[in-house]
Amino acid sequence: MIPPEPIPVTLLTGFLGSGKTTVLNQIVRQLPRTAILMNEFGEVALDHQLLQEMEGPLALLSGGCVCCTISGSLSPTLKNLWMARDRGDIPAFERVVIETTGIADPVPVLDNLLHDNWVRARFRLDGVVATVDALVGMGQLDEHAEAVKQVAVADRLLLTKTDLAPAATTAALRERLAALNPAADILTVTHGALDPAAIQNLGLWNAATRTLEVARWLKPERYRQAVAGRLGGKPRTALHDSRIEAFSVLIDTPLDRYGLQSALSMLTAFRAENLLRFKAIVNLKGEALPVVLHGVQHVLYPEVQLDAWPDDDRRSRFVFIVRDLEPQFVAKLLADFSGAARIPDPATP
Ligand SMILES: Nc1nc2c(ncn2[C@@H]2O[C@H](COP(=O)(O)OP(=O)(O)OP(=O)(O)O)[C@@H](O)[C@H]2O)c(=O)[nH]1
Repeated sequence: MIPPEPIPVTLLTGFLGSGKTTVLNQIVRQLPRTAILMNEFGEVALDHQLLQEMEGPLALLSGGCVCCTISGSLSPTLKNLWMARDRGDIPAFERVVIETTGIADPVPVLDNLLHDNWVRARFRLDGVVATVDALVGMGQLDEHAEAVKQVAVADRLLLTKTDLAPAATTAALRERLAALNPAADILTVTHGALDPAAIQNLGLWNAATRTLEVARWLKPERYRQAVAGRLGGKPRTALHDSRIEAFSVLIDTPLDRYGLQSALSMLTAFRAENLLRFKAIVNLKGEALPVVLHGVQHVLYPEVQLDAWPDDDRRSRFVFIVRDLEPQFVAKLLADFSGAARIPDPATP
């Protein structure tokens, strides 16, 4: 049976040893009815006293959570989990947390969640949470592109091990994280102690308020603004990662739908490696209500039509996090395509 509302899925990422499992153990204790998906039981040291029964790839945890290893790719695992829930073989979990291994690229997981129709009818991505080690995170960001990507695609950052790191190191890391991903709030989590609300309702849809919360999700005011041809204003913080840019593009006039689609297709198809993330609320020519767009590299999330503008601002507002891509180029591409391209005349083939 298809549920009235898809089950929220949280993707928990973070570099090797950054504290994912420690956070997971807290989640399991505080949020009963959670299904945890992981690569292997052995790989993630979930507290053994929590493991009650194990059967095949499934384990029941005391307190009502269930644990499942990912066999092969994500979609069949989610399907099996769903079937077991439907048959009543396991407790009716209300959320899923997927723990990726330390260096896993989160993008294929997002791809899987968004492009399998069966999965999409039953599960929705709530958000991406990334743990960052306060003591060694700076070096990991310097050395590993995956660590930077994990931070860039996250909706929330959990700064771990601040008890071990000098205050100045933590402050510098916070500044760097804010520059890499301005919209993601950074929470300090020591030994995994966190309010479960910290990892829930992070996406556009807030299940707690039952509303689409565009302003909370987009936060364009935290980005410096790029305009076609030049980059306006000073960066809010010093940008150590010179190849990474986080910026917003604001466009006053309503945009041509087909032109915008072309511009975004060019970015997602030909510049996927450079496009770490974008989000937007868009005013389309001839349409009274805005649409919300969201993409990660080549993965475009389904368009969401809002039933009202969230505020008085009628401009299209885009926020981007890119690597090795000029903000001015992106701004110009959007402006040129969505202003210049004409809606095709249906009379001409
Ligand atoms: N002092 C301190 N230690 C922590 C904190 N968070 C986690 N740890 C320790 O850091 C080590 C690694 O934590 P894990 O939770 O296993 O990290 P992980 O990201 O799951 O590791 P991998 O699965 O190997 O990538 C463990 O020994 C934890 O006890 C913290 O806030 N402070």
